[in-house]
Amino acid sequence: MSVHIGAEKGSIAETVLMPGDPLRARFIAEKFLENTECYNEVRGMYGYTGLYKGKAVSVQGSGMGQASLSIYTNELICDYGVKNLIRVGSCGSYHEHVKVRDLVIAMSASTDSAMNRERFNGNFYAPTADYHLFKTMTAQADEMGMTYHAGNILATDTFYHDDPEHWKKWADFGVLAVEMESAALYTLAAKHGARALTICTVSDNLATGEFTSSEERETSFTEMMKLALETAFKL
Ligand SMILES: O=P(O)(O)O[C@H]1O[C@H](CO)[C@@H](O)[C@H]1O
Ligand SMILES: O=c1cc[nH]c(=O)[nH]1
Repeated sequence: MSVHIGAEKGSIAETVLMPGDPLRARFIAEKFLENTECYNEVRGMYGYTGLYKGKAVSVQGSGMGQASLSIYTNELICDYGVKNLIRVGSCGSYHEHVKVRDLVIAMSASTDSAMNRERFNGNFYAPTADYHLFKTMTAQADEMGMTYHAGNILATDTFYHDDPEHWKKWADFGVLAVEMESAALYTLAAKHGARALTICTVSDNLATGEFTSSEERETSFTEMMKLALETAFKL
């Protein structure tokens, strides 16, 4: 047991898929894994371990935002020895050509959070995806004939910004899309010698106003789920 995960030692696999939404975690476990066991229900933040093509993989909800994800990431790595963390999230696109349902693989994660400013005494750390995971996932996507966007995303602390135009500055500097966890994920993985990568499905587009329903975000982003699982299988 750790503070927020009620699992026995050894019951979480070396590779963990991490959606923000715990119900997306349940969906992935039920749809894609065999011999599945739920190892965590603490706070409703479901965690499961099962077999994907015979290989053990876990799926753990992270909750929304860097504060929540940081708790689970710390405990997964430090208390359960997790080595590979693949966030399977949703994101808001900043560009017309990055369309709803497209895949975005985050090479790096900018942030408006004070978390790393405080951690690095006012200096600017560059949270970066693990290259081995990135290479494995993009090669797998090519093999499966899937297209994707790869680049910088924004991990924001604020879903509802006061200024409705705030996102345009990030878009002007090439940021592809916004979500709320990856800067913390990449920073903590680097600190603890683990590997991390984020893949997101575009759930809404700030440039066009298009969006998906909460049910679609929970259950329909299966292309991303399959790609993340195939990547986990290859590790
Ligand atoms: O769908 P998930 O994985 O939760 O990701 C995105 O959705 C949430 C906001 O609606 C934030 O957690 C953001 O990062
Ligand atoms: O954080 C997020 C996730 C999806 N869409 C957004 O606009 N923001």
